[in-house]
Amino acid sequence: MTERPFVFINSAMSADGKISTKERKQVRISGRKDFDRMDSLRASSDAIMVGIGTVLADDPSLTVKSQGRKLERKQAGLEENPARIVVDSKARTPLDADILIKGEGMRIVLVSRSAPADRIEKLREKATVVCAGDDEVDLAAAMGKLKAMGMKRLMVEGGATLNWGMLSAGLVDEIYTFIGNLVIGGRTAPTFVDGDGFPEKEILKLDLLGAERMDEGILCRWKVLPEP
Ligand SMILES: NC(=O)C1=CN([C@@H]2O[C@H](COP(=O)(O)OP(=O)(O)OC[C@H]3O[C@@H](n4cnc5c(N)ncnc54)[C@H](O)[C@@H]3O)[C@@H](O)[C@H]2O)C=CC1
Ligand SMILES: Nc1nc(O)c(N)c(N[C@@H]2O[C@H](COP(=O)(O)O)[C@@H](O)[C@H]2O)n1
Repeated sequence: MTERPFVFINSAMSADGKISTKERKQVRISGRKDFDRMDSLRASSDAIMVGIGTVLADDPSLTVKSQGRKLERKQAGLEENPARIVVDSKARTPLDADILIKGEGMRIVLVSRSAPADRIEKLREKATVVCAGDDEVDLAAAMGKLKAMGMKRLMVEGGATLNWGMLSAGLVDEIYTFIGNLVIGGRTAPTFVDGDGFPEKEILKLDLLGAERMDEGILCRWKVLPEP
């Protein structure tokens, strides 16, 4: 039995691979169809996870938007929204973040042992706080804990640093990349995957499962291949 959920990343990037501007300002990259596809993926997941960088930059709610999908979840005995998870080593999630206050459903903040006790206490009033790792969140250990909590299917929605953390730790099964019809530019603008980058011999290989034209861009679905 696998020790972690099935994990997939969904990301929208410009034709030059950027996921936001150099000021980390959110850009509308997806069109209507792609946002709807993303919503469907959200509704089919047990949990949706983002990094604290995304919470601080975008203040996303990560809720399911379609009334029909929310109803379907209700009819299946689920809450309207999947659990929403923030990877937040130092417990910096603002108490009025949309992810904590909008919509029903479980909230989980993944922290490390370096998180201040008073911040953890405050967050506990609004979310389940799970600790994994010493200085930063140990993502592999966190995945094990999420699986033990019943999470079988986990959607990761970025940003660039968390995508690197998950991919470099070998914790991702599939990736959806939507490539939109814009060029954002900027050497410091976040890309789909930032972090330290793989050494040449360890560059990650993918298998293309599908590609289709969507809105004014292209959607690709990739399987992450195990290291040889
Ligand atoms: N176009 C898109 O699909 C999306 C774009 N974004 C963009 O991404 C940007 C945010 O990305 P980032 O600044 O890179 O922040 P991020 O959202 O990737 O969060 C990274 C932070 O997570 C925390 N963390 C704790 N443990 C970690 C670990 N083991 N590995 C990795 N991170 C760990 C660290 O504090 C780290 O700085 C924003 O500009 C946002 O607009 C975010 C989501 C989707
Ligand atoms: N899939 C996708 N396409 C785009 O064009 C985007 N700008 C984003 N951005 C991310 O979506 C999240 C917003 O979620 P809510 O609407 O608040 O539920 C946020 O994290 C953006 O970074 N995604």
